[in-house]
Amino acid sequence: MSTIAKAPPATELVAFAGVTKTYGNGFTALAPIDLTIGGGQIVSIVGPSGCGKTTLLRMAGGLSSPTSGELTISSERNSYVFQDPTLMAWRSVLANTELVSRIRKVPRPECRRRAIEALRLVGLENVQKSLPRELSGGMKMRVSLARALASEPELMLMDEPFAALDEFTRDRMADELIRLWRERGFGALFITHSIREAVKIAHEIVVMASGPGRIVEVVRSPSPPQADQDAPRDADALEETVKYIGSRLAAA
Ligand SMILES: Nc1ncnc2c1ncn2[C@@H]1O[C@H](COP(=O)(O)OP(=O)(O)OP(=O)(O)O)[C@@H](O)[C@H]1O
Repeated sequence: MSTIAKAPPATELVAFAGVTKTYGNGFTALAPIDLTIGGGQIVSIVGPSGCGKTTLLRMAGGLSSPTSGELTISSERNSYVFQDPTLMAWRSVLANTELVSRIRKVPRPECRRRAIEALRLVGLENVQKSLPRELSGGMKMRVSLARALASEPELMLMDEPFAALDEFTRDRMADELIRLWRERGFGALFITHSIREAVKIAHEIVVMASGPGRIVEVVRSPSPPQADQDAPRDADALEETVKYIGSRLAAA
């Protein structure tokens, strides 16, 4: 038996309590999961291919039901960002950015205002009229982020969003995400295959293993992103965490 409760807004955006997932073909993707995603917290997930990261993210977004356990979803507005920016080729950057708010029936002038503000936040206010094919991979990902932000999410669900970018751009996008988090204060669930990226962007890092998919440990960052951009981060402590998580994954 499983339950999905729709709770009033709270500091907890999503809470998994003993949540499992067995697909229709009988395959158990997730053994009981206990995890909380707090408001305004970036939670990253690392683990081997097939350990159930996307399954967990989809359940957090209410796109898939648990097989058993209790899943409480309190976030009112979710936005998704995937590896593929999925921009509409024939629509301008501005029209693409407005899209999610338009679908959600936000009044047109408000859609426009939010989209322009989101494009300003990601530094693309000067290419509003461009078409996606005129943009670099990094710029397309920025449009995808702007589109997500324009719907003013409480929770960003991000499935390997920077995986297709070159290393340099990818690293800059991680900084960009932290900057956007400071501006907007959203909560985020962020899947990545890069331990370093997971540690850089997150307040908490969920370490998963497979056979069956499960959480091995939730590691609190010793030096997480701070609201104050001038607050220094402890590079040595973060590097230690990268090594620690690497050893946990190797042993799992
Ligand atoms: N609809 C489905 N029906 C049956 N099995 C599924 C379904 N979706 C996913 N699975 C299986 O569940 C397991 C977990 O899949 P999931 O996509 O959540 O893993 P992941 O950790 O995100 O993988 P990757 O890192 O490769 O993206 C995999 O073995 C996958 O084959």
